[in-house]
Amino acid sequence: MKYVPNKIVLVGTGAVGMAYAYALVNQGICEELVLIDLNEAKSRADVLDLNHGEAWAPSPVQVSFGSYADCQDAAMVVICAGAAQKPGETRLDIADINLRIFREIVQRVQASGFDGIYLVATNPVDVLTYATWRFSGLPAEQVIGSGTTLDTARLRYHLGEFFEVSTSNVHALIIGEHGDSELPAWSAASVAGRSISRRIAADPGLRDQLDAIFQRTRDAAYQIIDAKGSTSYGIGMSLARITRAILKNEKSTLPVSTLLRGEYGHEDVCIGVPTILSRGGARHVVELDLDETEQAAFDASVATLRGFRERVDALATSLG
Ligand SMILES: NC(=O)C1=CN([C@@H]2O[C@H](COP(=O)(O)OP(=O)(O)OC[C@H]3O[C@@H](n4cnc5c(N)ncnc54)[C@H](O)[C@@H]3O)[C@@H](O)[C@H]2O)C=CC1
Ligand SMILES: CC(=O)C(=O)O
Repeated sequence: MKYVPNKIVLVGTGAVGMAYAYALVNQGICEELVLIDLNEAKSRADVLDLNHGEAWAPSPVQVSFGSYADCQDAAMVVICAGAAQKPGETRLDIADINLRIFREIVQRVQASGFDGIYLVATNPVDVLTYATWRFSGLPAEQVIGSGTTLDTARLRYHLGEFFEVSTSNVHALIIGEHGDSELPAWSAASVAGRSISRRIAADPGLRDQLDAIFQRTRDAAYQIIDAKGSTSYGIGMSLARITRAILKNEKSTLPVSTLLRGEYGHEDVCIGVPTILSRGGARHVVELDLDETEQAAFDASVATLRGFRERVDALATSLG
């Protein structure tokens, strides 16, 4: 790969894209950040606004408005462009419009000669991650979606509150579709070093309380979108966390959307699973020891996403 080590191109500078850009600059994650959006006037104003804060950033960062030619030597292209859910819509409801937008965006990125890592946030993120892989023709390791990283952060927050423990001492994951069919992997979860499944065995009443926490986690986006129109800070920080893991070659495990190739008994679908991230992208999918109920819920989540594969494949074929 020929790239500038810490250069990121961000396509889509709406609520999500700008929360991400703000997190990148504040956390000193990249050295160069190029913004692309259809709304050039607003995006150029965002560039100026961010540059005004550079004096207080932890490290120098060059932010500019650019074009697809800038992707050529970028380490990462992060896509937050497209339609967002309106109140009452599910993420899957906006698949068709965003698939058409992505076909054009990915084609333009690839025309630049880009050979870095794609990070996709636009919904439905698992479908669009699969589409980005198919449209780009890049190896699967180089195409990642935010997956259930945000859902996992939400779960950790709620569990931390419930058990009155720092979120950093909550080890719990949401896996599956970033959407209504996602599931908590309780069998692999622990809080302050104590296994959640053992706690449930010792106190069966805890199960209902944990189910309520999961439902609040799964439905959080609907609640926030009803009240303020979009979610942005949580996903912005989640994308920044994934970016840091990749650019710093951390080999950290995060539940991103990545292509399954036999793991968990499935293939040819992108879905949120714990994945070791390094400079080369998705290095390795970690297979958790799911119990029977969790595996069945995961299989159902895969089935929900499978319904979109033919549509994506047809669009990819039409690209030639
Ligand atoms: N993966 C996740 O966990 C989350 C994903 N999202 C998703 O992120 C996406 C963006 O959401 P928001 O930022 O709230 O929407 P927004 O409407 O605020 O921003 C979308 C931006 O995309 C731009 N855009 C549209 N088509 C474009 C194109 N062809 N080329 C360049 N720019 C284009 C628009 O001009 C706009 O600035 C949505 O699909 C939303 O559902 C939102 C929150 C969490
Ligand atoms: C909108 C969305 O996908 C979320 O906040 O989870």
